[in-house]
Amino acid sequence: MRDHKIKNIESSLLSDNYYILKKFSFDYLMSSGKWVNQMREVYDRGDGAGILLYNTLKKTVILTKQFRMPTYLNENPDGMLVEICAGMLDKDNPEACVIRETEEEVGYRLKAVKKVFEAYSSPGVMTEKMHFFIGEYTDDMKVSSGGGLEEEHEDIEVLEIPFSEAIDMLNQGDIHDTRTIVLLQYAQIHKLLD
Ligand SMILES: Nc1nc2c(ncn2[C@@H]2O[C@H](COP(=O)(O)OP(=O)(O)O[C@H]3O[C@H](CO)[C@@H](O)[C@H](O)[C@@H]3O)[C@@H](O)[C@H]2O)c(=O)[nH]1
Ligand SMILES: [Mg+2]
Repeated sequence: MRDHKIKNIESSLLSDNYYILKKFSFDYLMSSGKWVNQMREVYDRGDGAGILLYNTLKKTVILTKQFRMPTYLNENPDGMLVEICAGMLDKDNPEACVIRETEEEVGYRLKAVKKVFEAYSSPGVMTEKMHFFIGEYTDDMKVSSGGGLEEEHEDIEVLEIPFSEAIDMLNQGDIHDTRTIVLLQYAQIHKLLD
């Protein structure tokens, strides 16, 4: 049963300024058998999808680099973060989302992508579920220089680097985005670029 441990769920809106932040109160049945009242703030900004782009001929991957304000506020000196290509689903399904984001952010028009798993981004605070993909790219799929949408003030640097260099960065602790770490490790485990 879905909710046998939870009852009396109430919510109030704290902010709908851009996305939705709500405060939830609910009664939760502890494993001890005692009901306790809990309060949690939950941020809902929809779901997301991301993709590791790799080229088996050149043994390269494409990553992005962009300013991320929340990281700037938490010990990332210049706020710049190396990440997989990713975006929010909007009204798309996850596959359409990664294909669209790949063209917008890095300028490649993909033919096929493969979903590898889905996972909650930050389960204590956000509803967001992230859909993870891998996708092969070749030079002839390039249709623009990418960089993101001007109207959304996206300013994305496209990094096409040898897979071995990406793994060196990972091992040296220079990649600070969980989604990027898991997909690079997926590529290693599944020997996508051996
Ligand atoms: N004005 C305003 N604009 C915002 C705000 N938050 C996001 N945006 C706009 O929404 C765009 C979202 O771009 P996407 O490429 O769709 O998403 P993303 O920021 O790359 O997010 C991806 O990575 C996140 C993790 O860092 C994921 O959380 C997310 O699901 C997705 O995969 C941003 O460029 C920005 O213009 C906000 O609070 N205010
Ligand atoms: Mg993005």
